[in-house]
Amino acid sequence: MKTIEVDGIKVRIQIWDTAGQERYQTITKQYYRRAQGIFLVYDISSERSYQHIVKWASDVDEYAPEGVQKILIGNKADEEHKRQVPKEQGLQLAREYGMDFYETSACSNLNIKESFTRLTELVLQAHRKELDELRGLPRAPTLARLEEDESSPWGANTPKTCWC
Ligand SMILES: Nc1nc2c(ncn2[C@@H]2O[C@H](COP(=O)(O)OP(=O)(O)OP(=O)(O)O)[C@@H](O)[C@H]2O)c(=O)[nH]1
Repeated sequence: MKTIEVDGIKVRIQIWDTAGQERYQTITKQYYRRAQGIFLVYDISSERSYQHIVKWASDVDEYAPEGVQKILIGNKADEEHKRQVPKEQGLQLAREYGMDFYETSACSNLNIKESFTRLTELVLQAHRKELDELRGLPRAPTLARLEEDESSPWGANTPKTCWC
């Protein structure tokens, strides 16, 4: 659990780290079900891990709820000397999937806060209606009620008087 502040709103996020190994796949798929945001992470020093993203992305498509927000991450950016995946290649894949992309390093703390903040932002944007309610903006039902009043036999501009 972590609390972060996005656009002046304190958001408590619950973070799950799925196991990458094949033998845990059955359990991993259960994680997707209630996810609102997902990081697809590869290791920039492993071309193989990059190739696996296609499989992760297809699992996400299959098991995660519609509208789940996704970001592509190339981790271990501190290991430049071992790099096998050029940054441009990560960007390219992210573009194909329509995702944001970050290179991060859990070791040197590169882009960790930024990527979590961005994913949280995307999730909040996807739940804008609930967010507006939190901020106290007028809700859709209020508008619906106003429209109803406008089509009332007394017309839209009739002052709202008390009939009792
Ligand atoms: N240099 C470097 N090493 C990292 C970084 N992030 C993780 N590691 C190392 O990579 C190894 C694997 O890290 P994990 O966090 O277990 O990776 P994982 O993808 O969760 O692994 P699974 O649980 O098997 O799916 C560990 O030795 C970490 O210390 C990083 O940003 N830079």
